[in-house]
Amino acid sequence: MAPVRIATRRSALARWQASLVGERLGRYELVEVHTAGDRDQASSLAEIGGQGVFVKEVQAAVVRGEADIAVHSAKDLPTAAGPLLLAAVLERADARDAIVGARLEELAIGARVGTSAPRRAAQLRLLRPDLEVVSIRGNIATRLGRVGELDAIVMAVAALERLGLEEPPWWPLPEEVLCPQAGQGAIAVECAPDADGLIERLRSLDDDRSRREIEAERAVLAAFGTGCALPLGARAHADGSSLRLRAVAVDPDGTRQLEVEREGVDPATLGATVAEVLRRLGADALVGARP
Ligand SMILES: NCc1[nH]cc(CCC(=O)O)c1CC(=O)O
Repeated sequence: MAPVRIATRRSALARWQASLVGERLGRYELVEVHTAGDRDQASSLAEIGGQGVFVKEVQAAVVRGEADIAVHSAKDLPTAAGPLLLAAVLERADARDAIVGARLEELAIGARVGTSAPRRAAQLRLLRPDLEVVSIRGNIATRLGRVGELDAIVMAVAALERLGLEEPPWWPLPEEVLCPQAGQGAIAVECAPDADGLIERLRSLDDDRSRREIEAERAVLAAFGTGCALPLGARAHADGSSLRLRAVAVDPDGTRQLEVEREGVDPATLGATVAEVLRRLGADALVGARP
């Protein structure tokens, strides 16, 4: 059988994730796509094109027939339907965020903590109003390189684990302390909607429990029409046929947080319900309010 051509971003994390999928499939080759988000490190993601900036160019390689499948971090995948079919969600890794460089409790008053995600920044400000939250961007290595100049940074546990990074030291933050982004820790595999045969091969990589969790989480985001640009977190836990979903919406200033937790069976319905409750509590005004 011909090797499966896998479209991926060029970052070390993206290539690691694409290779994991490739190894599960047998023979594969990586088709590396240099995305605008990777090229332009100076601008904020909102300036470059916001949610989906990393994903669209990778998808386009499959649409053009240069690759057979696209592999993404599930949390980078826009909630609006794209050109491809989400054929598999791999068994999820640790969904939590980590603090790198120093434990949260160890940080002195006024310590400088780096993150680029509004969700992380807002939750950090809420937890520790004394901290100075500094905006950082770039690939994992670039961000880790800021530790020292900054007292700590926050990034996904999954990224640190996949790249085998133990230095600088890091500690996972409990989900109740920092609610993860919808889809965090999960890898999504897409192909053309008419790729018969390939769809079945990809389905064999799908982990039903992880898929249901991220479906519920993404349904919360979808209801707000948003992605990583707004301070919203969502984390579901599947247990047998039931799901427990918790979502938080934080004012970007970190002065107020709304929190909802519900159980359900159907992921999409549960996500929509949680979003509706958040909304009734005033989440639109909260997350939309730019400082
Ligand atoms: N937006 C960048 C991004 N997309 C996915 C991950 C981590 C891996 C994952 O969550 O699966 C990261 C880095 C980070 O959040 O620190």
